[in-house]
Amino acid sequence: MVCQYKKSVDWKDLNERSFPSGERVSLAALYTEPVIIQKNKKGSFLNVSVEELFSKSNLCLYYPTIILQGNPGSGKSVIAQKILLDWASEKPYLEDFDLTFCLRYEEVKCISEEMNLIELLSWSCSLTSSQISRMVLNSVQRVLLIIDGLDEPDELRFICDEFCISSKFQRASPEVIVCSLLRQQILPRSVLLITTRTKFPHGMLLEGQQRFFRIVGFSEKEVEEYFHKFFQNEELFRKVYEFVRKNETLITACSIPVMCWIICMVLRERFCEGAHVTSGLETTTSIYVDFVSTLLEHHCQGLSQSVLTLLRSLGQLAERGMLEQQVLFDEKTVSETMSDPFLCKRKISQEMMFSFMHHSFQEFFTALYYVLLDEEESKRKVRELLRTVEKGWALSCWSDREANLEISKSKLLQPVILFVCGLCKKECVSSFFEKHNMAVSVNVETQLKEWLNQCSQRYQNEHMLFILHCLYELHEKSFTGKVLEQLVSMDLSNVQLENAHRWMLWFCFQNCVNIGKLRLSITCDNLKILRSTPYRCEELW
Ligand SMILES: Nc1ncnc2c1ncn2[C@@H]1O[C@H](COP(=O)(O)OP(=O)(O)OP(=O)(O)O)[C@@H](O)[C@H]1O
Repeated sequence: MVCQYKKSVDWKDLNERSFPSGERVSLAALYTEPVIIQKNKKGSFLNVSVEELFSKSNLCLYYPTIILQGNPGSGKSVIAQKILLDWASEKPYLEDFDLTFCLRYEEVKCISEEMNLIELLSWSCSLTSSQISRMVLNSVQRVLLIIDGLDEPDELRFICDEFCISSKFQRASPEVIVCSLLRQQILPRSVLLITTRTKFPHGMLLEGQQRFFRIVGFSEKEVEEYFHKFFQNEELFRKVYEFVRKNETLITACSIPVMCWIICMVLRERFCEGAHVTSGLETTTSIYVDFVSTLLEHHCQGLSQSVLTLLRSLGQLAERGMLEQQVLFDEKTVSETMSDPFLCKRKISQEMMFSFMHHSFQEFFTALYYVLLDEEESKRKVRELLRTVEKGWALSCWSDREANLEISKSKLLQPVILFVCGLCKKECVSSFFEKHNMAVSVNVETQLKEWLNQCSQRYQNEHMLFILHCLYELHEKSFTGKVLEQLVSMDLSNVQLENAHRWMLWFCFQNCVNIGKLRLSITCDNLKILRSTPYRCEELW
């Protein structure tokens, strides 16, 4: 039975990648190991491989709980799936485990009915409850349980404080089951691997020893390896890679695996068409716009509806999901035209579900929806968005359940603001709108600028990087200089610098402001792991 289960595990669980032309490329062929780091006792960082996540120290007979943290798009779900696959193909580093399961938390959250652990595991894989029950009941079995995407562990803390179950046959909501697994009240002999966006609050939920790792993304070496796999043709690969290597903005953006994929797709089209290769790829939004535009060109030739109608329907779906914290949609909600190529099919417990290619596309389509609405509605939606995000910022030092809900809502919606800013930039979108025959004028620019200005005075902390990134997307030069000056006087050593911000900072220094004597000292540990420049901002002067 275990053999049958092993055979059923494959990369298809994660989305295949399709080129605009319709060709498909499997993630297995593109898989490139990212940089993973671990802090050692002396406080410096070690690079570790995926296999080394499971290395046992001589002193420790048992595996500690493994926590793998990384920013959005850094490749946590891909690693989780890779480990499941390595187990299924009997790689020696996982030979201690008789069984491995992977629970994707975003899928778990969609389950409305109560169930027991066995049913939950069966829901996440191809086995029936009775098959799992027979395997898991065998108590000598050592189980590796991967919980992927536990992005808001605080959410669970409140549930855990109230409920927990102690039997694998006891029915409860899936969240309660996950809590009980984290607390090792059920399957106490299992080894847990948790992936999360958040720096895990130490000891909040977990029992026993824990080991923390962080996925940093791709270094330049891995970007090159990825490009090689992606382009297949040696000549094309050399041409494109050499071009990207010389462009600091693009090569830095490629350190985020999801961006690396998007940039490869965009450049593949541009190089094949012999078009001007870099123009208009300066901001995060412009790269997404280019990508979506390419897909539209290839897939929407014979559409029965206009591109505007299609984008509005996709945007509406994206927005509803964002507000309800939902990333999976059922077949009833998704019309056929919306599906390919913008949504991915995912078979979950016999049911066909859909999701955006990556969360960042759901954020992008939400922002696009806001700017495609008529003026009044657009302003109203953006006002509400800014209010919700700011409310979360203002509550960040509160820790009750209600505040926590607001904070997680705010975190989820924050990237939408960034995309709305980017979509206000005329040069970025006007050619996109023209190309697809859409007459749209974006009119929320002033509203955004006012908000950013107020926030830059109110929030003297890590939100400054986000504000700066928004200004950069808006291309607001004079303003950017002021915010940068404020940043200079701040201590950012404890701010977790996201790759995306790092990229934008570099670009700001280069292009947007006259940096003069400004000196920004960002001592972010993981900067040293990747290339020394441009990440070490001190070295710019
Ligand atoms: N190791 C890798 N090799 C090749 N491609 C990768 C790798 N990691 C990530 N990618 C690309 O980036 C995309 C996003 O990765 P993934 O979903 O694993 O990120 P994540 O860290 O789980 O993001 P989120 O926190 O937003 O869910 C993948 O669909 C894939 O295209």
